[in-house]
Amino acid sequence: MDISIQKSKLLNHQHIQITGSKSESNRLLLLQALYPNVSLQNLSNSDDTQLMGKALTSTSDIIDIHHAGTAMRFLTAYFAIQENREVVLTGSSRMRERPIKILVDALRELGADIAYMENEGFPPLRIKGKTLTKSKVSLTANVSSQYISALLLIGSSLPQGLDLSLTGKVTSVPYIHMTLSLLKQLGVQAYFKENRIQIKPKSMPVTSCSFEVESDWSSASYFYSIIALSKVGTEITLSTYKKESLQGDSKLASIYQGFGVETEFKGTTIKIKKTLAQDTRSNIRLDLSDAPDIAQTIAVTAFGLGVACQLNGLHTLKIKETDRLEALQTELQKLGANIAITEESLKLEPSVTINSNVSIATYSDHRMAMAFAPLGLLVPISFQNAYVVTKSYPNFWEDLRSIGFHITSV
Ligand SMILES: O=C(O)C1=C[C@@H](OP(=O)(O)O)[C@@H](O)[C@H](O)C1
Ligand SMILES: C=C(OP(=O)(O)O)C(=O)O
Repeated sequence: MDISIQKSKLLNHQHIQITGSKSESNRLLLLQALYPNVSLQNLSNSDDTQLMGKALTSTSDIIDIHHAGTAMRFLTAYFAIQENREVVLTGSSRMRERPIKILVDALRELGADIAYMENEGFPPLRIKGKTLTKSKVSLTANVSSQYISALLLIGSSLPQGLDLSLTGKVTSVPYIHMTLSLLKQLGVQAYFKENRIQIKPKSMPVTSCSFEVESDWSSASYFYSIIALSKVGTEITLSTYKKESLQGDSKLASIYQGFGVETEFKGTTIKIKKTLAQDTRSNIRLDLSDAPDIAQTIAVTAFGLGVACQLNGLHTLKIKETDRLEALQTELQKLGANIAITEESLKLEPSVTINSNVSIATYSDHRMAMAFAPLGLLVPISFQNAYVVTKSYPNFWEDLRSIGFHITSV
């Protein structure tokens, strides 16, 4: 379904409750399947987390995880160690274009039995679960950290643990630390030094352990953008957040200072407030190799504010829900932007006007819809297949309505 936003005025002093991080949720669901004494609160209500939960409890021999990248990668590792179980793990047409060879090669090196059913290096996979007796493996770390997290999540269930050597510049590092931190909270011994990660086999069962998932920082990014595009003095509160976050995207709080937005923690609520008008001579320069999921939000904020922006470290964007660099370029150009992209970067010249009534294509990518939505404060704008947002944030459009966006289905 398509939707359109009439030029909207934000209501001040609103509050939004955002559900749990999908990254934390999908790791914890897998760990709960391995260690049943784990209990979880504030799980994400995203499609990706629902799919992960269903896949882990399904007894079917065909598991379809649609668009969920983490589920695809984490479940490949999980099913590889489920003895006496054979599954076909498949996904959407885009998922069948998202590479998985690095992970499959590493699992095979550990002894796994995994076969490609269509194209070499891509889902769907036929996985025959077994005990993986080896522990040492080396893998390329500059394509997706999800391959590494997938191995780490099963590491403590391997008879000899895991000894990983990472080659190349490690990308999306905070997601690896998130995985290690959750494992440590379960009592797993894990060490990450230079390019080596070691996980010890878990000898003692997990005694009951409860996790309260922090709300999703990537989802919070859209509200940072909304506040950045609002007038000085506008504020919103979001919950439930932690000062010491496991999510790399929490660096939003410092990044958005560059857009005149301040963050204040009040217990588990954050207040985000526009405190300074944007200096249009400013030039936002960031390396986002640690936080790829907020690249679209930041590019659109800079465009909306008419400031120059140079984003680097975007090499992983091409293999996400869509080629996000191409998609950003096409849609920002429709709005009137002067933008250039390379394989790993994006450069935006300061814009003067924003074209009205543009219909944004969403490319089956939730973040294309959500990143462009804040522009509804500046111009009327519409979105094709707007409900792609359910991949990570099912209540997105309702939440925007509740803070003053005039949204109609078309
Ligand atoms: O481990 C995770 O939960 C994720 C890791 C990142 O992927 P890459 O490591 O492929 O960049 C991120 O983009 C994705 O949304 C979630
Ligand atoms: C890249 C993303 O997800 P995944 O890789 O898990 O599909 C995302 O949510 O932006």
